[in-house]
Amino acid sequence: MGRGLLGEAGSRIAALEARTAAIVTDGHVGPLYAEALAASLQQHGLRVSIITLPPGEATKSYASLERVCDAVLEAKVERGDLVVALGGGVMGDLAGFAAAVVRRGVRLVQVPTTLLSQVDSSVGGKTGINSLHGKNLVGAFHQPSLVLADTALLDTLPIREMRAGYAEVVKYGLIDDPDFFAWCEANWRGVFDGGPERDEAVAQSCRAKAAVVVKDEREDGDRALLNLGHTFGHALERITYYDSARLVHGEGVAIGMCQAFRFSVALGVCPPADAERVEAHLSEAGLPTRLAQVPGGCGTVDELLDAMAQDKKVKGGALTFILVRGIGQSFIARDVPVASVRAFLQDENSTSRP
Ligand SMILES: O=C(O)C(=O)C[C@@H](O)[C@H](O)[C@H](O)COP(=O)(O)O
Repeated sequence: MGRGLLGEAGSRIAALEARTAAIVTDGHVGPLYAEALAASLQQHGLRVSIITLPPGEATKSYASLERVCDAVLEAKVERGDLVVALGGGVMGDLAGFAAAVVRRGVRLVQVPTTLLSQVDSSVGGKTGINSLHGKNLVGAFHQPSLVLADTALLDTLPIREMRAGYAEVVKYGLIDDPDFFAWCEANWRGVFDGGPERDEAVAQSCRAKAAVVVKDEREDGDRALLNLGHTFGHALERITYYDSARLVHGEGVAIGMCQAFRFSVALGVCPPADAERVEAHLSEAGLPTRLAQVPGGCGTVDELLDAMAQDKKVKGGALTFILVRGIGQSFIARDVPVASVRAFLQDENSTSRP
């Protein structure tokens, strides 16, 4: 990672010694960077094709997967060759999943262009698409051969995308690093404004994520902690039909993390002051923290519970949540009674309404 790395993409990707690369990008990012990336790969002797899809979460679909797989095969990408995901989390997850299944696995390069994809989704090897039944329910673990994060690309990122990615940065502090959370409280403006704090936030986030994934790649144990806020957040994304105009992933995670804190308070395991501090910081950074802030509403308690029942952490039909004893003290709570989640959501629904 670093500023200006995209200029070195040709030589760094060529070092992987492939002959063909299929760049998978979207209609926002492609026009800005795909031609230049293709040209630099061609200068290093690679044959290159570009596949462009519509931007937005709705593109993480079976239909898009089919399009990408066929285009990658059409480009004659062989097992030693490369799929290059150029874009945010949607492109990374979709192209990564195509790379995992085409010819039962071709190599993958992630070139993340959003804060969220640089600090989270490009690292760790989770790939996949959404189903009507829920978020990321069809996918594979497929580690990238290279992740190339050019932090200068974030200079032109829309503010909403910056905020959404920032939710995942804050998450690392909330999971197990209270000092990093305090650092975020003190330095978040520098992260948004493109000061040296931004590169520090990206680097620290990747270090924190790598430290977890290296010990538990397949989420048999502590990797689930990286899911803090995601049981609630993914349910909201499903209920809003993956419509990015209403809710983007990071916004769902911001609301979800606040809910995880408030739920922990309701269960009597977390001091209320910690939940208030988290909510105050995310609000200050411009993120939503309450169900009432979801444009167009967030569905009924039953709809939310129904969506949560499809969560990948469900075991033997029982819900698993990532809860907290305080800031930086997350833990995996298995067999959480549905009745307690229902009571919490009913309370949230009534207290969230303006
Ligand atoms: O990498 C992980 O593990 C995470 O849980 C990180 C999450 O922030 C990320 O959104 C991930 O894609 C969610 O994974 P899922 O298994 O809940 O779909």
